[in-house]
Amino acid sequence: MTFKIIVTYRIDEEGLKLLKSIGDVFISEKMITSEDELIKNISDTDAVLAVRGVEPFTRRVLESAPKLKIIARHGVGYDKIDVNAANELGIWVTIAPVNASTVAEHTIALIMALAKKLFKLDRFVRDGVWYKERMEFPDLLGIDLAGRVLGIIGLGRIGQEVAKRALALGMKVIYYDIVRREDLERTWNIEYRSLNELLRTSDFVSIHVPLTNETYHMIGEKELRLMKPTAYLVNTARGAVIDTDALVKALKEGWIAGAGLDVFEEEPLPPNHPLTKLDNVILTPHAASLTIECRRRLAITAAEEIIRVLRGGEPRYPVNRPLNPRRV
Ligand SMILES: NC(=O)C1=CN([C@@H]2O[C@H](COP(=O)(O)OP(=O)(O)OC[C@H]3O[C@@H](n4cnc5c(N)ncnc54)[C@H](O)[C@@H]3O)[C@@H](O)[C@H]2O)C=CC1
Ligand SMILES: O=CC(=O)O
Repeated sequence: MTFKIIVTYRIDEEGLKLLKSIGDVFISEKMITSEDELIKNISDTDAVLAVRGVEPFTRRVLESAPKLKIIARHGVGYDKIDVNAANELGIWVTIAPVNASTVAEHTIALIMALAKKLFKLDRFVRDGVWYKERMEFPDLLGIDLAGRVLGIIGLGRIGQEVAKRALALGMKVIYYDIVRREDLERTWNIEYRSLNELLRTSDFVSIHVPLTNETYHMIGEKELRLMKPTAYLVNTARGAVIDTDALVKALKEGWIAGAGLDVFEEEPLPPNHPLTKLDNVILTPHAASLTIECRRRLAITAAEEIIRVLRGGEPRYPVNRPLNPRRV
């Protein structure tokens, strides 16, 4: 039997090769962000490899695909997938938890860029302003990371990788999570704090929780006002964990010193968005896991999940367990 497999955006060739060994593969050349576009693409498909995490797999979309057996995420966030509906309809939903170290590196890169003001200094050099002048602009002086406090919100796979790297840089690490990790507190010498206490005492706050009903706008005006005016906020998780309007206000009015953002409430971020007008932020286009190596791992892992399910087996990284998975 030949299967039909939809890949919602371009992925690494190694993953495609695997998929082609089991079915006919169709790749969308542009990001699919609307339900109607998705319905048009998946109505007669057996499997979807959901690449960007922005594809809205609502109940209506899932009900329009009677042959669909698996949605394999090319990543770990599945906030755009109605997992309850997938369960009821017998569709597996899987993740590819192979991007933690890569996202952690990107997070540290954003922290470094903010601490050393790399993006501002780069602009100065291009504009012909040299070191001597830099000293006349105190807001261009960087800060040391050693001895600074990093507050991690969400000490899961990525949060832990960030913690390890921050400790190696001499930072003090505190964290907030719904799950207390006393084992890690002991072995790494890190400390648990309430969310408010973490926000009050951190020099850098880094967000690593999934987007859920509980974490939606978890960081709003009240939380931003708790942060130190010298502190930086970094978000490589999901844009909607932060109330963007409140963040723009905080950045404009100096409640916090700056922000490093890879994810946004609206993606792609519109080119004229207020965030793009601020010079105390560094922005990246939801690219934290997009290295050569990680993109390959993600494509292979997601493709292997599809193959397992289309061969009648169970996936390795399911986020649901349908009572009656659709038969192949
Ligand atoms: N920018 C990017 O390209 C990427 C973004 N992500 C985002 O990062 C998120 C985290 O990924 P992982 O670390 O792999 O997930 P994970 O599931 O390993 O860790 C999430 C942590 O958040 C905690 N948590 C959940 N709800 C919470 C709440 N209400 N309050 C406090 N803590 C809570 C969990 O207990 C867990 O420790 C993903 O869900 C995804 O949205 C992930 C990969 C790449
Ligand atoms: O945003 C990326 C993911 O892995 O989720």
